[in-house]
Amino acid sequence: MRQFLEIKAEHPDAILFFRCGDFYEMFLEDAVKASRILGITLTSRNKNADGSEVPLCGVPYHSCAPYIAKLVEAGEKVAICEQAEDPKQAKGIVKREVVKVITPGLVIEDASLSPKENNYLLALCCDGECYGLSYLDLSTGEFRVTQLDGLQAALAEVTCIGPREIILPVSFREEPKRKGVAHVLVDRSITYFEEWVFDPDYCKRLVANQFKGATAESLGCDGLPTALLAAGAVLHYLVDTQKGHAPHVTGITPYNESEHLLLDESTRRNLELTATLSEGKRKGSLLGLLDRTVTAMGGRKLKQWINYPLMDLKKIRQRQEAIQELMEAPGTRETIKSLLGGVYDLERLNGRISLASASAKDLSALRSSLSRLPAIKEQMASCGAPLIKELDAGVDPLDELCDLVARAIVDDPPFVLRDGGIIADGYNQELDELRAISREGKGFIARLEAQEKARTGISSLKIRYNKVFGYYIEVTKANVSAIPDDYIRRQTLANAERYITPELKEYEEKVLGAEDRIKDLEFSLFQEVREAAAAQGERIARTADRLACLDVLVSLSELAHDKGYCRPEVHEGSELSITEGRHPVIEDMHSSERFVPNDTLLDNGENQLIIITGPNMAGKSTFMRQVALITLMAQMGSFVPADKALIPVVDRIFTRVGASDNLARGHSTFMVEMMESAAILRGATAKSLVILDEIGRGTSTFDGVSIAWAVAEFLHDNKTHAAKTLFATHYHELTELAVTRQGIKNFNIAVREWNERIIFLRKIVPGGASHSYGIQVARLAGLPQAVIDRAKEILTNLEKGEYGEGGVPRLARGKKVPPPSPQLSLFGGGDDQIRERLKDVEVALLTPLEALNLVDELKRMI
Ligand SMILES: Nc1ncnc2c1ncn2[C@@H]1O[C@H](COP(=O)(O)OP(=O)(O)OP(=O)(O)O)[C@@H](O)[C@H]1O
Repeated sequence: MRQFLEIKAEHPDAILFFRCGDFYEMFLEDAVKASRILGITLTSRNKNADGSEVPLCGVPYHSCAPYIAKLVEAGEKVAICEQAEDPKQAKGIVKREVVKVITPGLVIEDASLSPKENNYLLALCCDGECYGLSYLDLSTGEFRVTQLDGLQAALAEVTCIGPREIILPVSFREEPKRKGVAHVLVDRSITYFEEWVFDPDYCKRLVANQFKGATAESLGCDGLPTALLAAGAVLHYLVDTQKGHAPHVTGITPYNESEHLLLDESTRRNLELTATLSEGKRKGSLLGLLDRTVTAMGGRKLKQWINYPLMDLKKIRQRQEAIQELMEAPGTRETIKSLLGGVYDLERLNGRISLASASAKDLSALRSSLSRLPAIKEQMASCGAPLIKELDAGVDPLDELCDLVARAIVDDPPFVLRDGGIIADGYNQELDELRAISREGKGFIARLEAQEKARTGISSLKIRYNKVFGYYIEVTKANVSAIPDDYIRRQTLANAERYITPELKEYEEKVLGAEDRIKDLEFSLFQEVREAAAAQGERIARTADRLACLDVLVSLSELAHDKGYCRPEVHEGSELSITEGRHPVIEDMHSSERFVPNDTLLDNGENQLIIITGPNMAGKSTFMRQVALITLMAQMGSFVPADKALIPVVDRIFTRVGASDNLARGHSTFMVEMMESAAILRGATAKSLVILDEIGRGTSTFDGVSIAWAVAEFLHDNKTHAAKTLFATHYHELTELAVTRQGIKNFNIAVREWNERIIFLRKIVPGGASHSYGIQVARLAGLPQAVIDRAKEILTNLEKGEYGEGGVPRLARGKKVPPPSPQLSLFGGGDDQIRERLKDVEVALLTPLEALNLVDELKRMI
């Protein structure tokens, strides 16, 4: 316990897995916490002096992985404390030390990772308003850094990256301005580091240590001093938890946000790029649709392509060209796809190999993956697209390594490394001999027995084995006189004597020693092979990266082919024109309704801001999202769901769509709506695309209309912010903007009325809509008939402009003016008209026909 407490004191925030023989034991609070999370039995032991007992629980060391995974999943850190010397040789208590700490952001075990998701540890720090960000996926070795202006931008980037664990300077816990950061990142595990960890000199040293003497300049990170401090914090954590051993992390990739089409946090969510709004699932998102990748690396790469669409026209066109070629060559595409299907997650295999935690199964997976590379390269070489050629050049077949592993490791090796059965026959001479001895041991004993019987003429002679004496020759007392001279007596029994011979002992040593030796030798041979693989880490990593890109290209080209997408013409101009565009995800939903394609024209002149009106449910949101998604896909280099598309390179896409659930952050729905709108008006440029859906609807009608109107005017009139804008609204007043402003156009989504019902045509047509048909939609949704009828009455009144003093619509049966009849009270104006009309009627003079007509007229007045 003293030893435990000493080690525990060095790792207060981790659950200590304390190795005791075949178990990892946990004690005290660790045991209480872990037993609860793991659902294992909590016991107790050894009464303390004060009579209390020590809570204890444990897991077998050879099957600890799922337990560690579960604890890490629950956000805990696990410190693995091993016996540091051979217990047989130890004097007193065996030495123990922590060999690594597994934290949520630094897991490498498959059990704790999702194949198609990166697992990032991220560090964030700041120098004034400049925020440095660095993040590492230890499982793959990817390490990136960037710098951003302002907390808002930094947080947007952090959310986009979606790290599992975050490092912050302690000051972030105290400074009022940055206190909120932990609140925003609430569902990640956060570790706070003292300020000295972010010291520039210390950071320089860490960088030089990890990257073999590299400097900021040689890593391409000069000009990113704050980002490098964040990188230092990540490296510090790596030293702390992994004992600094991560040779596959060979460099830092710096990037600048201006290289990519920027998407803020709410836009990513609203457009459901990588997860659905409602359930946060991949399925139903754009990623879910586009992802036909067959390798885990490809899946992760595709997500990056979606999160970071390109701005560089040349790169976009390169991807397009590759996709087109693969699209037009179904044979090549299919062959590559099926070959890639047999490639395992090389990035993560590489990580585990470098960190010396790869199993023989991992090496076998490496071999079978590498063995496919020549065929894949052959296919790539047959392509003409420059990007595929470039990727091909980076795919290294690693023949020697593949050959080595094939010779050394059996085809289907066991998981456990220490029990033998890993190394193939014929790889190592000594091992082959040992195996022969072990196999032939039993036959040898039988042969020796026969030989000794013949030599001595004692037919009852037997060779036996027990644990105390090993192998021995047993001869009954009656035959003792016949034994040869070289027999050495070992034991005398009541009616038998037991002997050994030098030959028997020599062989015994070999046979019994062979098993142990085989295990040791196999393990060390395995380690040699693993080290040989680790030495090729950079080549494996480069190959993995190129294959991931190839997988994405194949995936996108297959989708483009199957769904009939077109190659968009991406250009530096301003016109955005889509012919017969579709919403990629909704089109794919196989609902009973066929998806109706629509055209779009936006530019920075006459068609800069499009006001879209139309009934509820007509398809306004769908249409606007489809324009945003098509633009984004085009900048990923992908083909797009349209017959034809001309897409300008856009710097940012902003969306303000519906209510979002930021209530947890302490803002009301309307407040969130206004904050997002403010961010758009600040950030939009003439090269941006803005989607505004029903802005202003979260407040009173008049306030809402006024805000919506002013926002539209601003986006049109203020030329630095005059982004191409789609603006959907139910405030039909806004259609008047088009009358006075040149760049504003009205469109509506057509519906047809039939028998008091509406039929959605889903077609966008020029002009404003006059009607919202909200009540018809409410009826469709199953609101009670009485409510529908009443709503219609109120609507009629409103449409006649019945407002009281102060602009409040007169809807209710108000207290101040008790109505003569509840029905008529609604019709303040109509009431007077009817009164006026009746005043002049001479009932006595009316003919029956005139009376009927009058009733008809009054009815119509109502
Ligand atoms: N072009 C289309 N073809 C087929 N179905 C469509 C099309 N556009 C939209 N839809 C379907 O109509 C539904 C409603 O669309 P959407 O949410 O875009 O309407 P809306 O006009 O924004 O409604 P609201 O004003 O109530 O927000 C969608 O869920 C979709 O299934």
